[in-house]
Amino acid sequence: MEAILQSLGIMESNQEEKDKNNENNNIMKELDNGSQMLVSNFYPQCPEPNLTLGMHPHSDYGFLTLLLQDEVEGLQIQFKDKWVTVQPIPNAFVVNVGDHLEIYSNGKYKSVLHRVLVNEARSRVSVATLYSLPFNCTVKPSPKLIDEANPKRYMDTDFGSFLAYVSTRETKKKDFLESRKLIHT
Ligand SMILES: O=C(O)CCC(=O)C(=O)O
Ligand SMILES: [Fe+2]
Repeated sequence: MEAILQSLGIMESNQEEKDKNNENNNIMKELDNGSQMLVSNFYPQCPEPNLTLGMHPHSDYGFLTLLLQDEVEGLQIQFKDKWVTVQPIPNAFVVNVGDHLEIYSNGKYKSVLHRVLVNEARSRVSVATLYSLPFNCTVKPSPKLIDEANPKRYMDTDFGSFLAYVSTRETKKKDFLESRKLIHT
């Protein structure tokens, strides 16, 4: 997260400057005490994999997802309107950008749309951990990234609004994020 904040130009790489800067301290403190959701997925082998999906296209709730997949292929991300398989690399995590980072960065980082295919020959297991602010915090675009040339692109968002959304609609694609957009491009 520090590297991401530096890349957005809202956190200094130098410790003295970091200490001076309150917004960085706040967001890093909030993330230190943040929420973590762990999701374990088991995809049984499927005799007709072309007829179904292991998981529908979606983007993840949170800032970052660390995902551990086993050696069986299945995860795909959408890149330039095509589905691209994320090849499993032994002992490596996949790091996905989630909706909250897209909101916080005011759209500079894009949350990644992904889906999971099933496999005819083998079952597959993955473990995803979604990291974000504490559940009672509001996620909003960083004030440092908003000015006349870059208006605020997303509504303030909290866990309540997410729960209200998922309880009324089936989550597919980046629907929740779409519902928080102030500017549609
Ligand atoms: O099984 C996978 O590789 C991805 C799982 C996933 O996208 C999720 O749990 O949100
Ligand atoms: Fe996911």
